Amino acid sequence: MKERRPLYMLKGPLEAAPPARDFVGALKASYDRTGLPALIAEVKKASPSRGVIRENFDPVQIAQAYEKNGAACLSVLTDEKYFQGSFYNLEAIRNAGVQVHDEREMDRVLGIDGVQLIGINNRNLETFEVDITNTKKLLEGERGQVIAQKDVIVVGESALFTPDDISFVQNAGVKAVLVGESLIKQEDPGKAIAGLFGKDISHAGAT
Ligand SMILES: O=C(O)c1ccccc1NCC(=O)[C@H](O)[C@H](O)COP(=O)(O)O
Repeated sequence: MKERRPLYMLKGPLEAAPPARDFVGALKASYDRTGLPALIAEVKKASPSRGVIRENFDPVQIAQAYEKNGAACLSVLTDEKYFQGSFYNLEAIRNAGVQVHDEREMDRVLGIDGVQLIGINNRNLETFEVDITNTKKLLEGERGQVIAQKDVIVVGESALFTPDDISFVQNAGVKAVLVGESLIKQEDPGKAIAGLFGKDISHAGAT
């Protein structure tokens, strides 16, 4: 069934939804609890670079499993055309961060007062090439110092598949990660999260 509803029909449900939880606060709490980058688990059926990633896609079941297994926050794709997402997959639209891919974008964002959250995308959105060293590159030197001074939470985004990848971006300075493909393509979301971090993070405390 094709799901399509005009935006005005979402007004009621959105107004009735519980207040938005503090996205940045949830990331900080998770990082403090586990000592690992907080997980933003992405609920996406398909993407422009990968096509359909998961045929058997039950967004609610997947989201619940992500939460139960230690995800600090969820990212739910609503775009229909490219990601096969839907507003039905989302109870409420809450919080937004700023995403950057290169030095120019990072410098622009760092000039904005009050920025709390910056996502560094390891995917070039024009060529779809991925390279996780992009995160390290954008956090080196003076940029990293400004980010630390401003107490900005940096999210490493895209192409994270293994505990080594997580360690790499954590050592580069991220306190959260946005992960889609590597989780969504596995049947069991709980095992997928534990495999990504190399351990069960649902009850993990910082060591
Ligand atoms: O994922 C894509 O193919 C894509 C193409 C063009 C614009 C945005 C795209 N993805 C959005 C995202 O930010 C990623 O889904 C997110 O970082 C998770 O990436 P991954 O873990 O590699 O699925």
